[in-house]
Amino acid sequence: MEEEIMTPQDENIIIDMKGIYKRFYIGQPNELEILRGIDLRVKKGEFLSIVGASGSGKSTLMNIIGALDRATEGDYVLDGVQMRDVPDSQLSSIRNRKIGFVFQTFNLIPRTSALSNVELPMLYAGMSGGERARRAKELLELVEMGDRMKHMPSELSGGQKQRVAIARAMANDPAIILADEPTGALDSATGRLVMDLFHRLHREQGKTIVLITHNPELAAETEHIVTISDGRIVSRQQGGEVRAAV
Ligand SMILES: Nc1ncnc2c1ncn2[C@@H]1O[C@H](COP(=O)(O)OP(=O)(O)OP(=O)(O)O)[C@@H](O)[C@H]1O
Repeated sequence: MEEEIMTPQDENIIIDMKGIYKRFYIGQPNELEILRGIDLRVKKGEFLSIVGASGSGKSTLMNIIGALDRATEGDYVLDGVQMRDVPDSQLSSIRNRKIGFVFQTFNLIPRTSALSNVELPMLYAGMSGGERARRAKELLELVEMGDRMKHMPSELSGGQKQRVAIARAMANDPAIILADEPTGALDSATGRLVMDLFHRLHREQGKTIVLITHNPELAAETEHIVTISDGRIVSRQQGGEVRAAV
């Protein structure tokens, strides 16, 4: 395992962003400033949602939180690791260990069983075959997909695919589950089941979850709601009124 560049800080803070800017250069002299000074702190075990109009910068922020992209300017410490000091060659390894991604379109590997899909991040992390299979089965049981382990993604419904994707996101026991519109491609009843699963992982496993959503009702279920407008955080509200106690 690579040496991590640790930064002294409050160890209960998983995401610590200060003055994050993201600019895209689309040929001189054009520069698009998409994130404009984001300060965001998320504590271990928080369930937080990020909302905002289309184009406000949510996905851009998510890409930075998830180490898929880097900020142009500002400080980001992810679970004690100062991201600025992480070389490009180590980004994918940090991502694989610290972040579990859940996407709107599931992003499962086709023609690969549910079990193998869940095993994949553990394979990248260097876990032995037996241990991988054992943990993948356990995770699929956790998301109530124990009876579909051998199924290919094409043989699963949207909700079932998303449950497999959530099991995969949990594979390396990540510091954060980062979910980008995870119910966006599902009907509302199936989306409800997926949200209930996030609540369970939060409550029973103490997972830190960051949910990106257009849906204010889903956001209201989370503990904190951060609203982005035009690349800035314009409010941070308490949520958790509707479902947190389910
Ligand atoms: N690689 C890029 N190059 C140039 N502009 C970009 C790039 N990525 C994103 N943008 C621009 O940044 C802005 C914010 O995009 P982003 O995807 O973060 O918004 P969003 O809030 O997630 O929107 P949506 O809810 O529609 O997904 C958009 O105007 C988009 O065109």
